[in-house]
Amino acid sequence: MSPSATSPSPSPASPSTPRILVPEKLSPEGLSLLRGAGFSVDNLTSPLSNEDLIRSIAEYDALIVRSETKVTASVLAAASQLRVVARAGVGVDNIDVDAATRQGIVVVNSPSGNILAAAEHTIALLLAVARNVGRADAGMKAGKWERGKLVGVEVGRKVLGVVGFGKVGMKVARMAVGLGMRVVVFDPYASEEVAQREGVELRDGLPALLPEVDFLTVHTPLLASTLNLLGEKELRSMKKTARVLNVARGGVYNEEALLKALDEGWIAGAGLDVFTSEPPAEGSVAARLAAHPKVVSTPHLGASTVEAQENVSMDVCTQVVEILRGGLPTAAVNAPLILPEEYKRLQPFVRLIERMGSLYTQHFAGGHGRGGMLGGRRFELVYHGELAGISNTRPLYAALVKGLVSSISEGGGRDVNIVNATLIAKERGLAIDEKHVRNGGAVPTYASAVTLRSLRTDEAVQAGEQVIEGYVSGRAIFISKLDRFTANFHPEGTLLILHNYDEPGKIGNVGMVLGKHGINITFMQVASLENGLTATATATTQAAGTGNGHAEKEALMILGVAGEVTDDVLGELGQSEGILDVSLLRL
Ligand SMILES: NC(=O)c1ccc[n+]([C@@H]2O[C@H](COP(=O)([O-])OP(=O)(O)OC[C@H]3O[C@@H](n4cnc5c(N)ncnc54)[C@H](O)[C@@H]3O)[C@@H](O)[C@H]2O)c1
Ligand SMILES: O=C(O)[C@H](O)COP(=O)(O)O
Repeated sequence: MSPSATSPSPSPASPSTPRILVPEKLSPEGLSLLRGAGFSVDNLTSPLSNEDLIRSIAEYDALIVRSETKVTASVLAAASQLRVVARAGVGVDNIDVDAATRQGIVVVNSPSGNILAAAEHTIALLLAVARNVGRADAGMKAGKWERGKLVGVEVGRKVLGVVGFGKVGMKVARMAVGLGMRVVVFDPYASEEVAQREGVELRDGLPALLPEVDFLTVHTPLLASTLNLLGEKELRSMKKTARVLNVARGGVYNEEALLKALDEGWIAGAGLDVFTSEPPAEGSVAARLAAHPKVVSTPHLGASTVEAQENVSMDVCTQVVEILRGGLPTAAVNAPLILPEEYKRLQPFVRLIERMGSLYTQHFAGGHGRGGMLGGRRFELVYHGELAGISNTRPLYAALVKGLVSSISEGGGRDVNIVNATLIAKERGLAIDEKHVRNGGAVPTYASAVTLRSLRTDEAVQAGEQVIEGYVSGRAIFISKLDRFTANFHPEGTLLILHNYDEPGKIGNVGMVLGKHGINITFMQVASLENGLTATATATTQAAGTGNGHAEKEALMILGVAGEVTDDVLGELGQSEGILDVSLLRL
């Protein structure tokens, strides 16, 4: 597509090629990576309006933004196939992360790609404010030579207050120490040990820090708790000669209070890179601050270096490629971190547990069309053997939620993933406990096995318990137990599970019904109560009775079938002699 400043034009890519929208300027290294990976990329030269973004987002699988695009809940609601929102930078305050989480959309960022750039820009503003660099430059360009009016102050031997001692704050502190400044820090999460190592002094709050500083710099994210962190009361408590800096986010200083502080001389100056509205709306307080003679202002340039832009571009584009190929991000804001090798190892269990969940809903809880009676039950997912040693079982938990709701939710559970599984479980009233049984336990036969147990919440101990057990061999998945019946089958395709009296002739009767309706049996197993598998037959032929079984007791017949199993077929099977119950499963 040709770059356009307004809206994306139709992509020439084939319909199956994932599409990525980049409505802001992004370093070309990342874009080449995306295109080289075979994705279709629409990179616009300037941000889209909210309306245009809402109009076009439905066609995209990934969205990559910087700070100018507002990824609101309405944008995300229109994003029917979006899998990832990537922020080519640190701050995600322009993205509705909660809404993305609810929709199972991964949000990733570049947590450290522009940290050095932001810290250096802070130091640039510190010195520019101290030495009136902005006004001096403007004067020179206007043909003035104003030496007398522009006498500055030194920063060496002065006190710098740092609020927010995270990645940027710590780098700024180091640089300031290098400039010969004494650095005092307030961050509720900073440790004394780190402060000592960095040669800074910790303060236990703003009231203790503000009156002593000559310069103040903030490096917190913009959160409800940091909005207007520095207001009138705080600014009034500072020295009249103090100068303040903001390379974090507009709004951490209350802009009206800051304007008043500068106008009325409570403080001496400010260096501002960020504003509550960007670019500042005409006539706004932000615009008046940017134009103020005591302010050195820059248009959100903290991360705007060639190096930082290459870093963040590569960071997020690498993650987007990974996610669109079914892999994992390295810096997800709303998903737990899991190492790629661990993820790969869990994959067969993810498939197994998803099928176990789906099997549960369809076999035990009513399944298709009956609303899925999952409520009033508590689930236990028990990991045995080697699997019990895995600490990050988040993908397994998500797989169970996906499986349980797959046959009873509109999208077939496709929208359930590692990002939103807990939220969806909560919304559906699913209580799921995970247990790790390293040695022994109920399933000792396999190196790694899983038990899904469902218990009624209103009954004590094991009353009303339903059990499914499964295991993985190589990368193939098997069900080894269904309630009281020992089995061994692949949970795949269309299955019929018939609960019957274990007497001769049952298989023949069932085969006849299926044969009559032109339904092929692809495999068949009889699972018994006591001796495990009592009969196994594999067939791709037209169903025919094979007559096998034990006279007493109950058994389960598990049949893989090909052909349309209608309600009539199920009715006939249910009417067959000795059949107690029939369920149809689509796995
Ligand atoms: N201007 C730019 O171009 C630019 C570039 C990079 C980063 N940033 C912004 O800089 C800010 C800091 O980025 P970072 O990567 O260092 O983040 P970070 O998460 O590493 O650090 C933030 C720190 O703030 C602390 N904090 C939170 N609430 C606080 C409070 N009420 N009082 C004191 N400290 C508090 C946290 O404990 C944390 O240590 C972010 O807002 C980011 O968006 C701006
Ligand atoms: O949070 C950030 O990473 C910075 O504010 C950079 O924003 P930008 O990508 O719009 O320059």
